[in-house]
Amino acid sequence: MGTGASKEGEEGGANKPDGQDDTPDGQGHASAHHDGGQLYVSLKMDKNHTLTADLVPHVFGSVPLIGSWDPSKALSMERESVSMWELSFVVPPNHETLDFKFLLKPKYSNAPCFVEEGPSRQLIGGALKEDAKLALFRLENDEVLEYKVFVKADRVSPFDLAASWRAYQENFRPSSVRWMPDVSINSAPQPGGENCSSAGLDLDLEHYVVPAPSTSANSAFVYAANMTETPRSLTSGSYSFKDGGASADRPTTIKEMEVIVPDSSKAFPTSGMVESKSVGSYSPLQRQESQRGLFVDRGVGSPRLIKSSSSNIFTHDLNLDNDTKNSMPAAAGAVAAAAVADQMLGPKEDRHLAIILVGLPARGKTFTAAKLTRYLRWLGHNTKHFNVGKYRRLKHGANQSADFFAADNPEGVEARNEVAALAFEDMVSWMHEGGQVGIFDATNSNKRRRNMLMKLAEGRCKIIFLETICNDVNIIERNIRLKIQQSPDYAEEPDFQAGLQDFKNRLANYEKVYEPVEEGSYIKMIDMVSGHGGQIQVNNISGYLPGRIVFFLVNTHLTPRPILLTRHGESQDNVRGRIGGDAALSEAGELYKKKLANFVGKRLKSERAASIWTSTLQRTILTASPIVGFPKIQWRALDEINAGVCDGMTYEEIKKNMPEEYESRKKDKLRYRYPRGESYLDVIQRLEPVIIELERQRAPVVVISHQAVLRALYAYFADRPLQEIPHIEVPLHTIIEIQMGVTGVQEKRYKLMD
Ligand SMILES: Nc1ncnc2c1ncn2[C@@H]1O[C@H](COP(=O)(O)OP(=O)(O)O)[C@@H](O)[C@H]1O
Ligand SMILES: O=P(O)(O)OC[C@H]1O[C@@](CO)(OP(=O)(O)O)[C@@H](O)[C@@H]1O
Repeated sequence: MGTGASKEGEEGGANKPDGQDDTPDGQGHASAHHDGGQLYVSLKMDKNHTLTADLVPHVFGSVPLIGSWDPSKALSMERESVSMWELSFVVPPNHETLDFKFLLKPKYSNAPCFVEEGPSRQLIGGALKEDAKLALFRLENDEVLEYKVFVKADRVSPFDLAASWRAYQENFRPSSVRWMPDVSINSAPQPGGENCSSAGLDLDLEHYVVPAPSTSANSAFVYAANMTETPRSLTSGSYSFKDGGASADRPTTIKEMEVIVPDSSKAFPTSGMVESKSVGSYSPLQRQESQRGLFVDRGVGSPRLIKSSSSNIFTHDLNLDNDTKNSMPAAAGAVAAAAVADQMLGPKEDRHLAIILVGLPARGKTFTAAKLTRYLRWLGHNTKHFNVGKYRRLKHGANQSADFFAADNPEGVEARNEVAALAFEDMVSWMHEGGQVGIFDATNSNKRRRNMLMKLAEGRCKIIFLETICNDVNIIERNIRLKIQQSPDYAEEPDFQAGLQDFKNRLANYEKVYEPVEEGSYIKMIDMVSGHGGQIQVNNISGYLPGRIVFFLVNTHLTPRPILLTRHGESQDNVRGRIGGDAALSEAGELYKKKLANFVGKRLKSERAASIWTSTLQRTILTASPIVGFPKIQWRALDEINAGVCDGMTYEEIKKNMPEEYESRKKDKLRYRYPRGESYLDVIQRLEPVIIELERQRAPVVVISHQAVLRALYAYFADRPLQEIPHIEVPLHTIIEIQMGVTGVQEKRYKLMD
């Protein structure tokens, strides 16, 4: 690793902040002899005073990429700061010599453009042939404009380029730290260099392991079906039930945190301070409190309330019926906008969506259902996973043999249809109490069963079949073995081989009568385990939520890899107790960045394709700076929650100077939006592309970000409810390792220093 190459113009004094030369030969010359990868070339022009006459710097030159010397096809540079202009492009390391010149083009007219004086420049192997020289432009009135020119080239793999392009489209903004390109790779450590020696990190990483909290991400250890909805139609004292003694219900915190939607048809009196009030996600406690006044709520994702002129009573300005208000997601931004649009325009049954899994046993249905549930909940959609197996075990016991599942066993067929119908009815009842998306998890493997479900859904909810198909016998064999280990069906079978044989017989019974989905709206996931080579087929899919679901599924796979989450090293603002800002690191933060680099170097020693993601704020970029050998990518979406007018204040100052804001945030930290800033719900919305990209990545990723952002990311992996997110503990100087695997996610924590 360590293939970074850079060359900077001398006249510009374009030294790296740390004064280091990270070119491979240490002489400041880019080398063209590297294996694979592409050169990410960044041309910059700096002028000390702003341009007159609206002239925009451009580049044109000898190859089609830069216009083949045709000024009309010259590439425009982008403004990076008041005086700095930048243009990046990608070329192969052994690219042909590139002759080019800068030119100034008027922004709005066809008036003449001004080509720089002197001979053309030459770029070879990402470096300028001669030392960079000033770019001089002689204007019509003989005025001469002078620019400093810098060139920088970094090697990146095609994979990282693709990632950075996606990120660029969605989130990039120019770097806020000078001389940090949006994508960069530091060179490999020099023997005896600072990175190798410093900070005294023990070789044994296990030495730093600390216990994860009880609510940690550990779905890998729990069979996903056990975590599904408790069959309410089969249980009276609903939530105390334990499935077959071998299961664990969802943690009670989830029940406590469940979305309870206030009845917005009852307008409530307030005592004056209310700006707006909205439908959303509340705990019963918060609801009571919110009615007492002193509540500034900039929450989004909800119809606004308007104050009646005659009294201090608030009413909705959207005339939504009972059913509508109940299915409004507790979300911000796009999710909320789509929900409002669907509810205003769509048929009533479309407000509830049932995703009906289809597939042979051991094809990943329950796994996929659980993952989709987690994703939709995190986005703010009220989603529940109904597993028919759980109903079957409760009604008929957990130890049914393969014969129970035979198509020529009428009692078995009847019993299975009955529990499927019960689960479906429970799901629809829940939807009418406010549930938005029900994930209905069973084999549903023939047309007859699916017809039954379609009839049950008629006029009540929209349905989409989600079929999981796997043609890889090795993966099926692995899945079957996992099933015997995990499923409560075999918990009391002491003989593994006997269990295996029984499950294979069960599978054969299903195979005899299996009919792939051809009806209705459907999504087929075919061989999607590894993340490459598989395909998704869709039929008759439209609408916001189904579209999002398809996009999510396209990007998920099961390749095991770690995701390391860490906050930046302690910042100077952290020391002063100031929120937000863009401060550099404190002394402790400086130490952490070295320890982190050491840790990453060891933990990801053999992971050549790993990448480091930071925010665009300097405390994360600086924390990443000593990490070498991996591409670093800056995401604006990873920036800390925007504290708006409170940015730079201490919590004490906010409490003193803006008591209403302080109180409001305390009451509903999830939905509270800082004036001219963001709420946690806003942060979740902007993190969605990050989650998708983390799901899509097949190599390890180190995410160096901030407290609020990491709370939101962590909640996704640990499946924590929205209401908990603003209160999740994400300590400084600690790495949370999320291991993505074939059975789910697993968490490990390393505390590198206090
Ligand atoms: N799309 C998929 N295709 C094949 N196997 C998968 C898929 N998704 C997950 N798996 C694997 O299948 C295993 C068994 O999955 P499970 O969800 O219990 O199967 P099912 O519900 O279809 O009986 C999971 O532990 C996971 O490793
Ligand atoms: O939502 P709360 O609990 O205020 O936490 C977010 C705050 O954490 C801080 C530190 O106080 O983040 P960080 O230092 O990780 O960037 C603030 O910048 C940010 O406003």
